[in-house]
Amino acid sequence: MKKKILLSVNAGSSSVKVSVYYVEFGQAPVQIAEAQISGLTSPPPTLKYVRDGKTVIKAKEVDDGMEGQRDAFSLLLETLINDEDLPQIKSKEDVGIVCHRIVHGGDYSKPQLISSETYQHLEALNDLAPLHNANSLEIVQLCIRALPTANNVACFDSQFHSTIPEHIRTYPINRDIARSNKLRKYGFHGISYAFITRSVGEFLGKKPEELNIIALHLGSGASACAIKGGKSWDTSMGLTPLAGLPGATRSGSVDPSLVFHYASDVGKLSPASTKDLHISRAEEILNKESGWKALTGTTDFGKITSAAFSPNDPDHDVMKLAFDLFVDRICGFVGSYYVSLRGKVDALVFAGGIGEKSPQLRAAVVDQISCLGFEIDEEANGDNQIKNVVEEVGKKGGLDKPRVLVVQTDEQFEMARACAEEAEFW
Ligand SMILES: Nc1ncnc2c1ncn2[C@@H]1O[C@H](COP(=O)(O)OP(=O)(O)O)[C@@H](O)[C@H]1O
Ligand SMILES: CC(=O)OP(=O)(O)O
Ligand SMILES: [Mg+2]
Repeated sequence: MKKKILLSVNAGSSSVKVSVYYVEFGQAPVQIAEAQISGLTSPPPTLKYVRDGKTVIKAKEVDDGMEGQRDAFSLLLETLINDEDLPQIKSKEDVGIVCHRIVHGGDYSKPQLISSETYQHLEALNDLAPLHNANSLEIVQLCIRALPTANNVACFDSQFHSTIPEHIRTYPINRDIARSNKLRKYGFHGISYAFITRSVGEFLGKKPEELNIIALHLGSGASACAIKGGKSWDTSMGLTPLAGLPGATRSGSVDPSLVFHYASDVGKLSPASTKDLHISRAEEILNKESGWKALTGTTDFGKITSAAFSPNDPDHDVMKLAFDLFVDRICGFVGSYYVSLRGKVDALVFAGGIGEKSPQLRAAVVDQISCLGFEIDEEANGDNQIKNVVEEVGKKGGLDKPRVLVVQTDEQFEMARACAEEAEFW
């Protein structure tokens, strides 16, 4: 089979990232370009564009009126097609495969070629990932129209977690209702966790089946995952990406009764609902009007961190509260997973926008869990940008000392790799 150009599209809750690869069937994809728009929840959004490993656009502010992920994707596609120095995509017909990160994949246990039937199945899951699935499907539709010769493939965040054992994925509720309404823990950020598992295995020289790690994907949405023998054993998100850790606009886990004491009529459909997405006021409050935005007024954890560490900053107290709260919730999961993995943990891994860029957050978490043997290496943790895919930021000790690592996770690469291996998508 000949080489193809593949676009890998990752629509997160605050960003859209598109990577372009040369792919040959069964081979590792070779990246040609990467374009991303970030800061969709803290305007103005910014565009970054890298071609052949060189930065072409560093952080250009783009239109404030950008409506969301679909508009961001349109601009990214335009940027790629109009770039005269990117001869691999001269016209839309040059794109052979587009793979899409779909956060909630229900019971799908492998990537799917998007037919009208798969599309309908995915549409039915929109309400279970209200910040993600409908946006991603809008991008799928745009690609079907704009790139008519390409195959569209759906890759799922939930897939990696299909190995979570029954006693962990089951909610203690009526079993018949749970079964008929498919109410269970699904888990998300799985494309990232698959990338992390392989990269850390290679770094530590361990086969996946020998690898036990606690991984933290801390971005606009944040989650923790206990990985046992290279497979997901437990994760902090649940039926939807709301459970577990707080995020940019998400509360994370709270007492489920809280919402009824927060506002009246929370069970009613929000006026913001659309024909593709039905969202109650309660879900809207917990998904879109909570988290860092509600506590501090910003969704930018970089700003929160810097004010939390500047005692003279006028917002110091509230920013420190948000920072300390995040550290507390993260350590709660690390402690619980450490026990759940029976203390057999090779490494604690930080990834995602915050995990990769906040040495202060890493240091604070590792300090709080030092009783488990984790120890930060201040110099390695530093505040320099992480350069390699995997970097060690913990102190090395004997064989029993668990490591502390940072992984520059790459969901686009992970999806491209899966597509390159599946003949059906060619
Ligand atoms: N220097 C920084 N320090 C701490 N957090 C940062 C820094 N730069 C960016 N971030 C955080 O990273 C988040 C984006 O993470 P990312 O994983 O790219 O998001 P998404 O969930 O949209 O995929 C931003 O919302 C911001 O809070
Ligand atoms: C699942 C999820 O929350 O994804 P993101 O962090 O990209 O918004
Ligand atoms: Mg993300």
